[in-house]
Amino acid sequence: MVEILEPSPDREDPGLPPGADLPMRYEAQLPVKEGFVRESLTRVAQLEAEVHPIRPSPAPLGYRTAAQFALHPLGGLAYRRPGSDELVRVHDDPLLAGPLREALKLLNTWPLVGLEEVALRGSLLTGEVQLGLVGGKARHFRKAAEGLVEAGIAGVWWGAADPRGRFRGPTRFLAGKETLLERYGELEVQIDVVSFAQVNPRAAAGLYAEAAKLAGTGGKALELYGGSGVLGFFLARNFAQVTVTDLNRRSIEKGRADAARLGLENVRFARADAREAARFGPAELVAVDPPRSGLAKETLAALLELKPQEIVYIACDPATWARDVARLTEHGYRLDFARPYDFFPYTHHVEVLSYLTMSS
Ligand SMILES: C[S@@+](CC[C@H](N)C(=O)[O-])C[C@H]1O[C@@H](n2cnc3c(N)ncnc32)[C@H](O)[C@@H]1O
Repeated sequence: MVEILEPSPDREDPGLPPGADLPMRYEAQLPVKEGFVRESLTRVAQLEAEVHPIRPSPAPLGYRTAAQFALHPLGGLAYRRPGSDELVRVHDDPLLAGPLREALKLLNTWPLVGLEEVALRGSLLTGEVQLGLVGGKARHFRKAAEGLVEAGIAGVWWGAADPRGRFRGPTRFLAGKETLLERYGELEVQIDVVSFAQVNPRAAAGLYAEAAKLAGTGGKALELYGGSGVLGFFLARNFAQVTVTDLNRRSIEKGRADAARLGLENVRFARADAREAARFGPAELVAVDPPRSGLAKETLAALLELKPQEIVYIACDPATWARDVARLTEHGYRLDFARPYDFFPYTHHVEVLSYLTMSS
């Protein structure tokens, strides 16, 4: 956008940060997002399947429980403007959950030097916030981490700067609490700033519950890209055995500890690349929740080798999801159900829950 000549009557900007690219009344955002999913299905997958109405976020503002910031050269935290190197100072962000807004205020007064970026992860359940420091050397930040915990940050982690992505390289726990508890529906699970967790827990809880309902009951379920196994825990109520796999070591550790704490003896965890899925078969149901790039070629091949009767596919990118759904339908699967979920109000991002079955 270069200039607004005449604002739409639906235009609404509650002080959005860069990257929040849907400045509209919340009710007006929903059909737009539903449209992204419908269009992906017809244009990319060339399928005429029904798309169920989008489930709105329980809260359109104050929903985000994770955020990442660059450090502004003149001090304070900043967001990077998408598609450029420009840093925009952040004093507040209405999309962040209350505890993160408070942490942001605190960190803006703190001298943070020698770092590349910082990350926050908070809990709606406990109101606590963890801080992740990225860059430099862990030992240089131990004292500062203790000071930050005294100032009210619940726990501090450090991660090496890594070209593969944030917290993909070595990490160290520095001070305070190593994990926080968060609620997803009826489940309370551990989260931390160095591994994945859905950032809108109340919206995600609705998706996990509906995914488990679609999956129904059965013997063996396998979850790929399973993180710390929240969906696996939902599935565990109705499946005799659930195997959760993920590449991230820390996610697997947390998942194992949660399964033990929750007494879910029928959920086991394995650290593995989704490309190796075939070795975890057979399974009646396979659930996948890949990053934006969707299923790698090898993962799709492994899935076709496993040939589960049912697939739950959760996606954060409708275009790669539609591409993968098209490939699965070419190999005998039928798309029985698709529903967008809004995890990210005021942004173009939309999550999709889908369910496919082997048609023969
Ligand atoms: C969108 S998250 C979903 C996590 C989980 N289902 C949840 O809802 O919390 C994607 C997950 O895929 C994992 N991942 C990324 N690439 C992977 C790969 N090649 N093999 C296995 N897991 C991978 C990440 O570690 C991350 O936990």
